[in-house]
Amino acid sequence: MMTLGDAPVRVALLGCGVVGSQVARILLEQADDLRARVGRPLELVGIGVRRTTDRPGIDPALFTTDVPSLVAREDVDLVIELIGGINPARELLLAAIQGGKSVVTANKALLAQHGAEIYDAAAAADVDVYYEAAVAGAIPIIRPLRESLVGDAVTAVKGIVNGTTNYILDQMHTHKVSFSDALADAQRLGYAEADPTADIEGHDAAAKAAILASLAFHTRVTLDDVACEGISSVTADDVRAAESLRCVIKLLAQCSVSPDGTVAVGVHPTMVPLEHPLAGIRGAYNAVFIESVNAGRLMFMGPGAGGSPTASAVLGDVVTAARNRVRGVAGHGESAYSTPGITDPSSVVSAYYVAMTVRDEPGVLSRVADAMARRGVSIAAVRQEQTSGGSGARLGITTHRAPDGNVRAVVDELLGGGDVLGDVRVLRVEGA
Ligand SMILES: NC(=O)C1=CN([C@@H]2O[C@H](COP(=O)(O)OP(=O)(O)OC[C@H]3O[C@@H](n4cnc5c(N)ncnc54)[C@H](OP(=O)(O)O)[C@@H]3O)[C@@H](O)[C@H]2O)C=CC1
Ligand SMILES: N[C@@H](CC=O)C(=O)O
Repeated sequence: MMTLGDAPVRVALLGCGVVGSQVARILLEQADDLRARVGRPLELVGIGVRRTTDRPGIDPALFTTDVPSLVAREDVDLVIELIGGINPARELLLAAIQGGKSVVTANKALLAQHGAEIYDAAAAADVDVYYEAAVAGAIPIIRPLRESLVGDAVTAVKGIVNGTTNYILDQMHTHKVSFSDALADAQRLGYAEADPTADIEGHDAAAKAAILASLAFHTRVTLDDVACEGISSVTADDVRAAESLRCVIKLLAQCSVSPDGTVAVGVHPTMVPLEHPLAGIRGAYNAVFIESVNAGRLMFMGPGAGGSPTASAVLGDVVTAARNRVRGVAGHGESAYSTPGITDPSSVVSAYYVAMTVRDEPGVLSRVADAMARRGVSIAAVRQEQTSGGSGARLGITTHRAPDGNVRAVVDELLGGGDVLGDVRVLRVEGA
């Protein structure tokens, strides 16, 4: 990579929505401080968008809808991609890299599916790829895994990595707001993805889990490797049941090394006991635990979504990449040398809460308990719960830790018998 001499570092911004508009604001408002930190001015030379409508505080002459030409400009040193989605973001990032530009992105969907292609292209072109904002918004979590802990052996990463779903679940618990109203609020506040299906079906958290697991275990985990369950089926009844067990429901991402050395990566709505530190993570905040052999247990917490917090993480990357340009170096940080394989999701072990409406007759409970025992699922507690109308009795069973596949097999068996009337719910339960 060439050094820049005394020239400014010229930046092209792709996307000027919730995050991009805040990045543009900071680049313009904090230009003097950023110049002092980089050692050269950061000059915003163009902004690629779909529609060149007026955006307050930004020179209209900067906007273009011809994004490929902006990326191809010879005088651009650094491209910030805040469009989201796969294409055209992937094509634009690859074109930028092949043109010798360093890139910064917040695009977890893209990195979880095409990360290897992008990192390899950047290494070949000797340019930087930074993506701190792609996981957990403002929280520094990529750099700790990629740099600070790279001399340790990480054994697990787990936590809340999606602000929208944490906001929705928190609103359902704390203010008894309906799922759809809470989602509409999260969209209005700029937390949700352009298509919020990615949030509520767990795909956004799964993409982040794939990125975290790849860095933590020095391997390549993609979105398809992640066992993924969202929160769209979580009901007010589930929330009440969790509360009666002194828990809250959180969407947890879990990445760990299994006893056979493979890597387990999953995203599931999970009952978290009130005394657990993750239970107190409110609104659109995120929190991530990292466990490593030498450092022990670390916790990172902060705003996980929203324009300004995410822009903070983007600007951190921009300054780092710009400093590297000034020095004529690139920091290639992905050491994907390990190929442990992915754990079969059915063998992942957890405690569970299984609720079902059953016939209100003698002998039913002992038949349910027998079915569980035959599959090695041991019962920790049974409660008879309120039915939300209709006939039958509602059982809420908390199990000891058991393989996911065994619990699912019991449920299938019970559904095939005559005792269960329906409305079966299965949720993981986190240890306190
Ligand atoms: N919102 C958040 O809290 C967070 C978002 N992210 C990530 O940041 C990225 C941006 O998210 P966000 O700002 O919320 O998204 P928005 O939908 O608010 O903004 C997207 C921007 O990209 C532009 N754009 C979309 N498609 C094209 C296209 N084909 N060509 C040119 N420009 C296009 C849009 O243009 P126009 O304005 O003309 O429509 C808009 O300016 C995503 O990858 C997201 O996952 C990461 C962390 C948090
Ligand atoms: N939609 C995402 C935005 C940040 O990554 C979320 O809600 O966490």
